[in-house]
This record gives sequence, structure tokens and C-alpha cells, in this order.
Amino acid sequence: MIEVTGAAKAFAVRRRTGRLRRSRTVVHAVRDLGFTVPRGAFVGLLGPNGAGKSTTIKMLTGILAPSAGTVRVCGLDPSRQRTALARRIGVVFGQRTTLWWDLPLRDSLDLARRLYRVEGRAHRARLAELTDLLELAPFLDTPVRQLSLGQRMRGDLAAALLHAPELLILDEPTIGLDVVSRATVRGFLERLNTERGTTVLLTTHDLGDIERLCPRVLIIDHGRLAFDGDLDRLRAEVGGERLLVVELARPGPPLRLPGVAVDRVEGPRQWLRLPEGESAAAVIARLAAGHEVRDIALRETGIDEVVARLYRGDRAYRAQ
Ligand SMILES: Nc1ncnc2c1ncn2[C@@H]1O[C@H](COP(=O)(O)OP(=O)(O)OP(=O)(O)O)[C@@H](O)[C@H]1O
Repeated sequence: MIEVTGAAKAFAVRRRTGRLRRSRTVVHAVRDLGFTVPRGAFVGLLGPNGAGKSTTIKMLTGILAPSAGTVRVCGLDPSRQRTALARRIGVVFGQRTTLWWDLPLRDSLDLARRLYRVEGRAHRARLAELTDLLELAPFLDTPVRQLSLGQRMRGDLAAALLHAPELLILDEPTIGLDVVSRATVRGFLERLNTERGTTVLLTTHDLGDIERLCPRVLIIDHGRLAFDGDLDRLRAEVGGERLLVVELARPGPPLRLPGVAVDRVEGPRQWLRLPEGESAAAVIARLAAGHEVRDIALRETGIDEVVARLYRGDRAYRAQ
């Protein structure tokens, strides 16, 4: 469905270097990027700010042409065959709406139908289905500007899906949404993928989206693919360590145990980092032998921390 090979995108930027002087520098937003997404997949695209996610999405949707390499989506060259591609994919940018601000949602959706040339009967059936799945009925006749962010996002999803695209590309679809709206949008995307077989690629900073929806994650860092795999593998590779949170009877200096690093000390509490392969039971036994311990908890590294470590470059990863 998506094939990206050796793709790069560079921007020439003019910077002020003095009162009158300008210099030209080149920003490499994406370099030597390669990945494929098969039909029916649900893939999350992650990366720190400025990593190149939006640039990648713009190349996939044909808004930008790559400076080098090839990008193919649904067998088409996005920047050269943008109109043909638009009939086969749906795109939603969480920060922007494609709906008409002053029109009721229903009219905006009707305009989308004309844009995509969806025939009347097919449109009605599809609209009824999307209205049901996205619970649009209570606000179909409300002008878009009066909709809440969550309602507008559901409207945007409907507009992007009226022409039944094979591939849905989303840029931060849950940004700014409250817990309930986020759950509705996630549930909808999951059904779209499992029941309809629509391929989905989404970028997000929300790791809850990833954990809930994406069996596979691509991580971009400095314009390059830094990881391609599932979250368990990411956790195993980057966040293999576990934390032992120990509460001692009284505050004291950092504990000294062979091979165990003390991460943090707060009064009688200490956070110990267990090296990979080290048995927690053995460390606890050693600890209990020499100290008065009130409480102990073992914590796996959360996925947020794992990703933060990867972004900080604690360890270097290459996509496989
Ligand atoms: N039109 C442009 N002109 C110049 N530089 C650009 C342009 N678009 C993006 N860049 C630069 O390319 C790099 C990648 O930007 P991009 O927007 O793709 O990152 P991102 O991963 O989407 O970030 P964010 O999470 O903040 O949205 C950044 O350094 C950005 O400043």
C-alpha cells in the first residue's frame, strides 16, 4: 500500500546572520527513509518534534515531492498523480479542518461528496453508516464553527472517509481531545481497520493511541528511521531495565549493591535500576539482609519512558 525507498526531503532556508546579511542553509527534514506498509495494516509514526513526521506525511499525500528516492502510495506517485491518489486515500490533519466553517456539518459533507464525485445513493448509504459509527446525528445540522473539537474531529473523519478510501492517513488525530472523544475516535479507527480493512497510518505524540491501536510502530528521528517493530520489541530493546522502588525504615545515603545503580533518592525512598538479566528476587534478598526495608515495588519501564529514552538517544537503534 505504501512503499518508501531512500526518500529524502531537503529545504533551503534563508537565515539572517547580520543586520543585512542573509545566508542560505539546507535543512534535511527527511533523509534516506525507507519502509513499506502492507494493505490492511495499522501503523503508528512516532518521533520527537521536528523529526520529519509531517514532511513524510506530506510526501505520502503528494503535497511535497521528495528531493531524492521514491515514494509510492496505492501504486501511484503521490506528487505526480495527486488527483488520482486523492480518490483512493483519506487524509485528516488534527490541527486543521477541511470542513466549511460557516456551513452545517451536513452541507460540508455534501460538498466533500461533490469533490470526490461520490454518486448520490452511495453517498447516502455511506453517510448513514458514518453518522452511526461516529455518532454524528446530534450535530449534523450545526454550523462547524459551533462544534466542539471532538465533534469537529468526528466530522473531519467522516469527510475523509465518504469516498471509502483504501488508506487513511492521520496527522495527530487525537490532539487536544478530551478522554471521552479520544476513546470514541480510537474505537472508530480500530473498527475501520478491523471490520472494513482500511489501512491506517497515523502520527501522534500520544502513546495511548499507539498502545491501543498500533501493532507496529515506526519511529523517525532526525529525519531517519530509528525503529520499525512492535512496542514489546521496543520495550525489550530500549527499556529492558526495571526499577525497584524501595522504602527503607529511615533516610540514608544511596544504597550500594553490586551492579545496581541508584536512580533517585527521596528521603527513605530509593529507586534502583536493575540491569538486564538480573533477578529482582536476588537483589531484594541482598537488600533485606543488610537493611531494614519497609516496602518494595517492582516497576517495568512505561512505554512513555522507553520512547523518551529513544528520543534522547540513550542507545542507538537502527531499523531492521
Ligand atoms: N517548509 C519548510 N521549510 C523549511 N524547513 C522546514 C519546512 N518544513 C519542515 N521543515 C523543517 O524540517 C524538519 C522536520 O519538520 P517536520 O514538520 O516534518 O517535523 P515533525 O516530526 O512533523 O515535527 P512535529 O512533531 O513538531 O510536528 C524541521 O527541522 C523543520 O523545521
